[in-house]
Amino acid sequence: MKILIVGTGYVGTTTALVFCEKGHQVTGLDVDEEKIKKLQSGELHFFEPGLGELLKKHLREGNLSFTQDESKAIEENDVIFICVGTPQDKDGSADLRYVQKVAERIGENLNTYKVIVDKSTVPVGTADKVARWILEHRKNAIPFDVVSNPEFLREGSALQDALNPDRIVIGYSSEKALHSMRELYKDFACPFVETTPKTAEMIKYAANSFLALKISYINELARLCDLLGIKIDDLSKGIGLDHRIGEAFLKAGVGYGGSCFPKDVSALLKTAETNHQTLSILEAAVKVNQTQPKYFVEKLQAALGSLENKVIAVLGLAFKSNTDDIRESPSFKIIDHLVQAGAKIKAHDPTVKMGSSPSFKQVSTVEECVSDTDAIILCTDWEQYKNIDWMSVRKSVRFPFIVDGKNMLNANEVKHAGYGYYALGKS
Ligand SMILES: NC(=O)c1ccc[n+]([C@@H]2O[C@H](COP(=O)([O-])OP(=O)(O)OC[C@H]3O[C@@H](n4cnc5c(N)ncnc54)[C@H](O)[C@@H]3O)[C@@H](O)[C@H]2O)c1
Ligand SMILES: O=c1ccn([C@@H]2O[C@H](COP(=O)(O)OP(=O)(O)O[C@H]3O[C@H](CO)[C@@H](O)[C@H](O)[C@H]3O)[C@@H](O)[C@H]2O)c(=O)[nH]1
Repeated sequence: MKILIVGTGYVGTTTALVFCEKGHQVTGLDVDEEKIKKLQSGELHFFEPGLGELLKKHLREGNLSFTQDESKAIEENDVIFICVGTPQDKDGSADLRYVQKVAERIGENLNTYKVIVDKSTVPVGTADKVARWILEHRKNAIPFDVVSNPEFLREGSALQDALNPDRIVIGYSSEKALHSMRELYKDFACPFVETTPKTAEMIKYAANSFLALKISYINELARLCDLLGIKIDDLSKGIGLDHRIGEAFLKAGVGYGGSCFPKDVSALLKTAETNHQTLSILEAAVKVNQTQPKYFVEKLQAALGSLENKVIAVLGLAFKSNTDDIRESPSFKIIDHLVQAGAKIKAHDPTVKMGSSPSFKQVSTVEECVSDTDAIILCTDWEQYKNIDWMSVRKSVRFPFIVDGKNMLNANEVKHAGYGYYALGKS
């Protein structure tokens, strides 16, 4: 089967490479000329471990190509994966304008039976809307089917997640389309959930929201643990070893960010509101997450007094390690609070490159970042921050105080090197 991937961002590019690995012929299409040019020359336009090598391999082997020729790409392929962005709209719902545009172009160029697959994260009912948008633009009576096949990969481990998923969810409304999807995914050993499009759409939002809920639960508990002198990591382990709870997503810290959890939780809350239903537990998770960055800034204020004209080293700008994605990164929420309190920021990140402003400067080494600063706040769990020689950089630091927003440093080592140290629930 010939596959077209529309949207060559994190998800589209990963999906394209995974299907190439499984022996399919894949074309990637994007409206962004620069991205397509880079991909055609074997260069990724974002940072994601493992994808670069596969990109070069499949371009060389000839089973992968990239194009901007929309009509030709749609006409020549049998299965079309929609992988465009679905960002948060002003009212909190998912903005479907990019999905709609793609559906309309598919309608205009429909020349043979095709399966249209929604891989983008889209609200309940979108498969029906995609079918309607295609129908409204179709110039003939050629049939098509729309399938919902949400993606569960994480940035930073996208390739491994997509090659070895926990499950594949297929929301279908025709046996013919289901047969095509089974054929496409025949080399995947995981369980399949074959269900209605609406259920598939809801599974995606419910999964992300549940994970966000777990993080907010542990973060709020960690604040109580701070007061009670209880170690949050031991608590997470103690409850997580109960297989009914599970250890994953119980790591306390600066709160969840990224291109998915914040917007997807918001979109699910909007769906509930539109249907006159309350999801109070999810509303509480959002509230905890929104106040989490400030909680860390308050710890800095407690140690330093006023932050006016203090220079704060921020280690990590990406929303998590192994990505260059800064969408909804907690680092910037912390930076906003710090700047509002009059502080100046010196920041470091291994992959993210930002411009400077009067209150924000980025430097290229950790040593440079922490030198002449009044405190250090660690916001992203980059492996290299675990190996900082705190003793040797100590002499260049003006006031030795570290706030560990990812609970990842060895408290004894840091204290032994002469620093004051705060990490959530680590007293
Ligand atoms: N990033 C993740 O980890 C992740 C994981 C699972 C699901 N998702 C979901 O997958 C979708 C894509 O996410 P992403 O992070 O890859 O987004 P992204 O912003 O990285 O990429 C989207 C791409 O679509 C392109 N595009 C927009 N309109 C287009 C059009 N009309 N035709 C062709 N290309 C077009 C953009 O130029 C961009 O390159 C979203 O719905 C997201 O919620 C993301
Ligand atoms: O115990 C934890 C786990 C994660 N996080 C934070 O949660 C956010 C999201 O992390 P993660 O889920 O690892 O990254 P994403 O790439 O955003 O992946 C999520 O969002 C994707 C997009 O929908 C889904 O496909 C994935 O299944 C889902 O994990 C990040 O800010 C993490 O630092 C924590 O604070 N504590």
